[in-house]
Amino acid sequence: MVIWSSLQSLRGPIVRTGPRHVSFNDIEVYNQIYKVNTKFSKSSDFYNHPSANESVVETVDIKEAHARRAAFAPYFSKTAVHKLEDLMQSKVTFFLTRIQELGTNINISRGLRCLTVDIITTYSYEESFNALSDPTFSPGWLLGFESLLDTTAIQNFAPGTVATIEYVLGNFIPRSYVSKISPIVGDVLKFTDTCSSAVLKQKFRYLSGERDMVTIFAQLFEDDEKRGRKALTDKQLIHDAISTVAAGMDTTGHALTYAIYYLVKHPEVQKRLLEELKGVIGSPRADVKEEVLGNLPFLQACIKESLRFSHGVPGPLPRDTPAGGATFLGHHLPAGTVVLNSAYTYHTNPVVFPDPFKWDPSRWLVEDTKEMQRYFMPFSRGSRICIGMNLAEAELSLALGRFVRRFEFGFMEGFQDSDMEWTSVLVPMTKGMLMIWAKEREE
Ligand code: HEM
Repeated sequence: MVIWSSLQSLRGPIVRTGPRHVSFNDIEVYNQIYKVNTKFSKSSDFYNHPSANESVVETVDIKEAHARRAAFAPYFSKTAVHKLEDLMQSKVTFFLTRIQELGTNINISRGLRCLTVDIITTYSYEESFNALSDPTFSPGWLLGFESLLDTTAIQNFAPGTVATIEYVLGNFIPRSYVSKISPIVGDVLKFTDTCSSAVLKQKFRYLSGERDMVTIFAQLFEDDEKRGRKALTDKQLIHDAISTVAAGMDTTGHALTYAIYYLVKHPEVQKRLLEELKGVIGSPRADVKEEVLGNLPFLQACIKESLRFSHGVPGPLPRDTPAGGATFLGHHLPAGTVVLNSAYTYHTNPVVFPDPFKWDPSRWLVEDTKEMQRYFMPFSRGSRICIGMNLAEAELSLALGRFVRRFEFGFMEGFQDSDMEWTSVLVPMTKGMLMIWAKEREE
């Protein structure tokens, strides 16, 4: 990733980064690769993580991915997400209650991930992981997930190494010894075990006759003859369970963390946002519908700018060049060439986003945002665009809007800006955690 980042900084439109790897900084090329009905498949060099390689996220075959996505898609439509309003509101209310109780020394980086996880696990298994109840927002499996991200970096450089270690330790050594041999693998297994037992427990309930579940997995436990779809295998279910939690947790959590960080750094922006929120939320604890927040221009501008800064997935989202090869910018690339495009490169383009490293929500309030929108892809685009985008957008509005309306907040002593510097392990991983205090507003 270090090498990748420094190559990015060259900012040439086309850079060969390895014997078979070519990276781009050209929006037309991006749009040809990440489009609907693309022939560029996800690259199996990269989408082959030991705990997720049979998930929808890591399905590389284009036809198979289409079918796997189709099974999930109805559960993430705008209408479906709208029906989740009560669930989301109740989790956000509990999150705010926990913030109020803690008051100080709050690890908001982890708290926000706990919020998103409790939402997605309730929707996935009808049973929340109850991460928000953890006294310091640090349940063991979350620490395990952080370790899993660390292993993602190793996976990039030495594919297969982590798989082998994890396979041997996970299958042949009792769990109590695994942590002693390798604390990192022990933590990773805590996370993956938590997800797999949740989905298998749900499958057992379903096959025992409980058919009225409204969760994203319920329709995947048996063959669907009408749609010509086979039931998922246990391995596919487990890998989907791990990857949907992972996909929905860190991305949404990071965007919210950045929003709160920059709102502390820019009190004038926070003041403007609060004024807008007061217009629709009469008192710090009053209710507000997600739809109302979704239509507040300044709140949405703050969210957009935070997504631009957290990039969604800043890693290069590798794709394989299809049979027959492809020609980009006058260069012919043979079939099998791995093409790379990072949202980071486009989100920091200085021509499109002047002063690109300035967090400035008002840049989104100009009349014509067409060019910025063209370069804005936190959720990726085309056939493999984020499935959870509508859910993520609703969570971002509710969590940020209600948090800012309810609390004054600031950095804890000892917190440093450098804690928010990040490296890319597919998602951004910050050096430290955002530690804040929060106090309920008087009016
Ligand atoms: C701010 C929040 C989010 C951002 C920025 C985001 C971003 C992304 C990006 C960039 C991708 C493409 C990854 C790739 O090509 O490898 C992706 C895929 C995906 N996301 Fe999200 N995501 C967010 C929230 C969520 C949520 C809440 C869920 C719900 C479970 C979710 C589920 C997925 C899934 C299943 C995929 C794989 C789609 C496929 O491979 O076809 N995401 N997301």
